[in-house]
Amino acid sequence: MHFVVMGVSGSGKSTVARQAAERLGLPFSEADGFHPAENIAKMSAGVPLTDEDRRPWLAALADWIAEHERRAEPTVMACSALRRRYRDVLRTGAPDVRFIHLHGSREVLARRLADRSGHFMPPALLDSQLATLEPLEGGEDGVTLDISSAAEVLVERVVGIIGARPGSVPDSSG
Ligand SMILES: Nc1ncnc2c1ncn2[C@@H]1O[C@H](COP(=O)(O)OP(=O)(O)O)[C@@H](O)[C@H]1O
Ligand SMILES: O=C(O)[C@H](O)[C@@H](O)[C@H](O)[C@H](O)COP(=O)(O)O
Repeated sequence: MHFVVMGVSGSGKSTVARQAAERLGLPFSEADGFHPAENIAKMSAGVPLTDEDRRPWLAALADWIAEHERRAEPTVMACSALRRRYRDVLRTGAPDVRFIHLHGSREVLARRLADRSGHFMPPALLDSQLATLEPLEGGEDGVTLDISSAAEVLVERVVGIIGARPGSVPDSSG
């Protein structure tokens, strides 16, 4: 079982997914680290990515999931996964890829981005992120959480969601 914490920039994916993975002792990947340098340069300059820009990035992320699937290791990833077709690429990595969408108002997102420092993503790209976002559709395995709660509360909820899935956490009963 593989979990992708998704949502637009500033929704808290990295913060929440990283801590949930740590708590559960699961391999974690931050999708930002898989972007080719050209994509980072583009976003840093305030230019939104195109589907074409995202293609190799999504393929590399699906490979990461597949590599862990071959070793029967459940994983947690923080990845925007904004559109249905991007999630479809991630789903090619393993038979069970589940999404946890961190959803919030533009106001909360803009505030969090304005307060965040040391990140390449300019807050000005929030509107394009929101325009690109396609929320989870019927038939997609996933849940949506409201980001207005404190990060610790969201981590707890994500740990609960992941832990509730049989086989999603390594069996420590011996
Ligand atoms: N639930 C939360 N409540 C308050 N601040 C949060 C919460 N989740 C994340 N943050 C803060 O909001 C900013 C964006 O979070 P981040 O994890 O970087 O989002 P993303 O990875 O989705 O872009 C960071 O400064 C982070 O510390
Ligand atoms: O597909 C995209 O447009 C990007 O992946 C984007 O959604 C992602 O949000 C950036 O990489 C910024 O990173 P943060 O989400 O961590 O701000």
